[in-house]
Amino acid sequence: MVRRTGYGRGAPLPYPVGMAASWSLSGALKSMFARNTIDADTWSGLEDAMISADFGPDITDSVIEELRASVAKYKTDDPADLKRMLRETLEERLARLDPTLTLSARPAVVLVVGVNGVGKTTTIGKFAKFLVGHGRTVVVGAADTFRAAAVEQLATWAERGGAEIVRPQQQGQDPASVAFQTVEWAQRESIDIAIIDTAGRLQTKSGLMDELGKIRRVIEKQTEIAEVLLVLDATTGQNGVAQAEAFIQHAGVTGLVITKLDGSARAGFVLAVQERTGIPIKLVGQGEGINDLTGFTPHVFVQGLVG
Ligand SMILES: Nc1nc2c(ncn2[C@@H]2O[C@H](COP(=O)(O)OP(=O)(O)OP(=O)(O)O)[C@@H](O)[C@H]2O)c(=O)[nH]1
Repeated sequence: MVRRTGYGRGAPLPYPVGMAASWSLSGALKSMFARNTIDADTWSGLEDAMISADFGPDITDSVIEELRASVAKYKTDDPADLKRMLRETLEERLARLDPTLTLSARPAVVLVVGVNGVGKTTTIGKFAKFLVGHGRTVVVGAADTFRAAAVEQLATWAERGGAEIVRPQQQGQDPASVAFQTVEWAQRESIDIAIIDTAGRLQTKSGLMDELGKIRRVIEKQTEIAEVLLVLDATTGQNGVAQAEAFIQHAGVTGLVITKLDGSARAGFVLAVQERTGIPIKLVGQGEGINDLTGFTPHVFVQGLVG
């Protein structure tokens, strides 16, 4: 059965955009751009702002090098030109990877992974609400079977988001079997999207990381997995890169979700993690409310960042 969804197969999802700017660099850059020339203070101010925002030294150096070359090429000493060049450079780098979610399969199976407390369950609730609001049917699978509270938390978010839920039949049930039952339910009931919540796990626990491989293999016997989303907490900054690498190795991650950007001064992490992992950011969480999730739009993000 083909459901009408309001937008075409494979088309980018029309997420609402509009980033709050608590993580913006514009305050740090204000005095720099208010001056009437570009000089040594300008460059050191920019470097300080980028390092404080957790772009990391490599990206900071290469962005500044690129900007110095542009300033020399266009023979400008106008800070307004530098500001525009900074926006263009960051946007061009962020736009190198495609942030489009692939959700055209029926059902489209989305596996959500990450360490403890990064915001997986909250993100699933927000994402379900968004999808349901766009005419999709959604089932969530509670494959975090170790904690009864985790299942209840997901059930609450599923209800808020307007999604159905497949629960474990008993505590501690094999998470892969809950994932299997969720996909089976989606297939039988012609549900558009099955989102599987997994238990938070430290990237260093190899047994738990292997379990993710098992969940994947079990689902893949039923259908292709549309997306494996790794949720990363923006407030952890560069540590998130190490987390990402382990999950990419074990879980076949196809997209990143950056949460808690609202409480983070580390907006540079967004570019750092995407460049270091080569995996696109697909969703951004900026608050605890059910509507606080947006797609990732480099242009909008950079406007908010640089001002
Ligand atoms: N400020 C803010 N808080 C968030 C955001 N996303 C999640 N949170 C909060 O982060 C906390 C943990 O969120 P959960 O969704 O329970 O995280 P989890 O990854 O499912 O946790 P485990 O199941 O224990 O691994 C909650 O207090 C959420 O309200 C966000 O974008 N911004």
